[in-house]
This record gives sequence, C-alpha cells and structure tokens, in this order.
Amino acid sequence: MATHTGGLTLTRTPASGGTTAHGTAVEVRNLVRSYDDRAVLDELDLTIAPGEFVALLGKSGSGKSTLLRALAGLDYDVSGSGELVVPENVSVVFQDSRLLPWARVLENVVLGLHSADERGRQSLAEVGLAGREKAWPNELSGGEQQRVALARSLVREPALLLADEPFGALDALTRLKMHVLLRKLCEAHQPAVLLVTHDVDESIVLADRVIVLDEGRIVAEEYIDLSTPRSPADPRFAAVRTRLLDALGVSL
Ligand SMILES: Nc1ncnc2c1ncn2[C@@H]1O[C@H](COP(=O)(O)OP(=O)(O)OP(=O)(O)O)[C@@H](O)[C@H]1O
Repeated sequence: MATHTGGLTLTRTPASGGTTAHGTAVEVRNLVRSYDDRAVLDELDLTIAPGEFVALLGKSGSGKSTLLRALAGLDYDVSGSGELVVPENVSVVFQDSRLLPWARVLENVVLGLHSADERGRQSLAEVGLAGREKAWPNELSGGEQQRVALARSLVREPALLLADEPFGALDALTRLKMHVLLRKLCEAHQPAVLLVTHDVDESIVLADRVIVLDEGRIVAEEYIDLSTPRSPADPRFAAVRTRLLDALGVSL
C-alpha cells in the first residue's frame, strides 16, 4: 500500500514475500528531506537486498539518523520528496534500549504480540538471557538491556532491522561481544539491516556493504568481501579502513 505525504511516497511491502517488485528489501529513490528549507538528504538513492547488512557511516550531522527515521516511518512532519519502498515489518533498535521500566523483561520482549511468551523466551535464550525473563529492566546491565532490545526486535522476525548506534553507549569489551551476537542473530534470522554507526571498525566487522554519507549524499561505498570472523589485524581490513576514513575526511 502506498501513502503520500507532501512529495514523498511510502510503499510498504507485505510481511509475507517482503521484497519489492525488483526483489530488493528496501528502495530509496531521489529522497530529499529538509529542515527549514535546508536539505539534509539530497536526492539520495539506495537499495538494500533481502538479508543484506549495510552499515552507514558519516560525520555528525551528515543525515544518517534522518535517513534511518525516514525508513522507520518516523518523522513525517519533515518536508521532503522522493520514493521509499520498505517492508511492512520493520524493527528499530536505538542507542538506549527504550525498555518499559514497569514491565518485566519477557513482557518487554513480547509487548503487543499475541500468545508469544514461548517465542519471547526463545528470543531471550538466543541473546543469552535465558532465566532472566522475570527481571526488571533496571536489574540488567546496559549490555543486557541492549540484548533485550535485540530480542524484542527479532521476535517480530523483521524483514528490515534498523539500528541507530545500538552499541554506542557500551564499553569496548561489551561492544565486541555484541558484534559477535548481532552477526550470529543476523545469520539466523536474515533480516536486511541498516546500521548507523560512528565506528569504522564496527562497520567493517559487521557489514556486507559500508556506505558513507556526507551532506545528505552517498560519497563512498565499500563491499566488504572478507571472510568472517574479520580481524582488524588483516591487511585487507586495514586497507578498507583507510579508504573509509579517507571518505570521512580523516587522513592518517
Ligand atoms: N528536528 C530537527 N529540526 C531541525 N534540524 C534538524 C532536526 N533533526 C535533525 N536536524 C538537522 O539535520 C541534520 C542531520 O541530522 P541527523 O540527526 O540526521 O545527523 P546524523 O548524521 O545522524 O548526526 P549524528 O552522527 O550527530 O547523530 C543536522 O544538521 C541536524 O541539525
């Protein structure tokens, strides 16, 4: 079904099937988003294949969150034009877990779903939190809360997972563990993923493709053709990192 807001057309592909007419999970065509007549996304085009993991890098203010929010169907008061085709079943994970403090962990995971306790338990087990179903969110560490947020997303079997710096608030060691977990979950569930991150190494470790946004346009794109697990010690990893840093305007 297509909806129109100003010059923007949003089409949602149904949960079953979940791809566009061209067999992609996401299509963005000629997307313009403006605040106060200032274009934040500037005639942007992007496609994401089913099951593809795309990481999005860019300087602060380059438009990363604006793109993610557009795909999530949030912020339709922003003026804009272009065409978006996204799956109906989209899940979003943010930097903070956004768990409801008054609901126990399992309730948070299955909130809004019907008869889903067993699936919720399975999802919690998948993220390493079996046995913590009855805990309150404030009894969990920051990393554990993000695990619950991932379980809450994946129990819905999204065709598209949008993640806006989901590990940005975690310590370095927890972040590395979350990388391993996210890769494993994505291999098992195969959603298309768009991950916004500031961390170049994180993007190379996790993604099939890394794109760099600058002033609302895609200025670089790297397909990460390295076997997993990927090591920053690998010279090919280092070469990709150098090219991405270059696109971000950081010269070493
Ligand atoms: N609600 C708003 N009203 C006015 N301007 C906004 C609004 N939201 C975002 N902007 C502007 O749009 C631009 C892009 O913002 P966006 O949050 O997409 O950047 P970003 O790349 O995600 O940045 P960061 O890495 O710092 O999170 C910024 O210049 C920002 O000031």
